[in-house]
Amino acid sequence: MDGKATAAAVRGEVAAEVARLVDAHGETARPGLAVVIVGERKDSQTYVRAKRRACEEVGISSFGFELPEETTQEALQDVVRELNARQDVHGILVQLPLPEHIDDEKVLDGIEIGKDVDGFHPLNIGRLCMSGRTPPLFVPCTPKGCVELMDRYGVDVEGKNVVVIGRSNIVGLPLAMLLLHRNATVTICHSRTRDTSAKVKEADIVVAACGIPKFVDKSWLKKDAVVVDVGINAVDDPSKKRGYRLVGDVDYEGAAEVASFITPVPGGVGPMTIAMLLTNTVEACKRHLPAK
Ligand SMILES: Nc1nc2c(c(=O)[nH]1)N[C@@H](CN(C=O)c1ccc(C(=O)N[C@@H](CCC(=O)O)C(=O)O)cc1)CN2
Repeated sequence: MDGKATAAAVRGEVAAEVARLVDAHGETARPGLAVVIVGERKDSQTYVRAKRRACEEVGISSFGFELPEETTQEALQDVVRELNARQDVHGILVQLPLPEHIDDEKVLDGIEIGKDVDGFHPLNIGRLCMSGRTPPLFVPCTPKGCVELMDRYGVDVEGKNVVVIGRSNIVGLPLAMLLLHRNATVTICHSRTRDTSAKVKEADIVVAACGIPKFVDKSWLKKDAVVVDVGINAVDDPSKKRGYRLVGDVDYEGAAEVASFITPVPGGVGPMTIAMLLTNTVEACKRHLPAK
């Protein structure tokens, strides 16, 4: 499943929708995203740049806040409070991870839920975990991107055995919930699971989100399983210009021989994460507009 091409298609749709909104309602209907980064982590800087570039490409206004590593908890929460109050900011994103001295829970909980385009606020995650009640205002971008990718490739999850490897609050847990709501039979494996390979061998769909390079081996996979690889791990490679290359949580070469569908790394789930951030930002903006 080609995440790069699919994300480009989504970006095209978002660009058309932004143009339609501005045409129908004027400049105040242009979606705006605030992107906050604290510190100088190279990977985070890369992701933030990619997010801002994607916004520009589709006509979403992006407002960047690059704060120094030594930013205090209070100062960061003040920035979030100011962004909550701004009319031109429909979505707020605080890039993770934050420096050690910052309590990210307090920061994320301070984002107004209607602007929580990352979907990390406990109310949004909590609502996602319950069915038959008020739905979340936003679904976290990586899980949403995995489901969107499967949808666009015609992968039906209903009644299927799905194994999600990883139980993080931002990927594994919300993705398991999304799949459960689509009537999949979901097993979550984690660091204390006794025999992950045995569970994976039963799976029609495997989602690897554990952050361990090439954790899932070809020998674990059922023939024609669908494999979604969320891992983005940098491994040293002096032959590369950057000195490293990216690998997923799945041994791609081997797994591709067995799987019916598989996402590569790079070019799989990563680009979908950014595309879903754009769709969430447009949704946030549209909630303030009269229907047209
Ligand atoms: N506030 C958030 N922080 C973080 C999130 C998030 O969704 N919200 N997710 C990850 C990082 N992330 C987005 O921020 C992210 C990671 C990777 C990619 C991506 O497109 N990767 C490319 C490869 C990029 C490269 O070459 O370096 C790919 O997989 O093809 C997008 C977004 C943690 N933090």
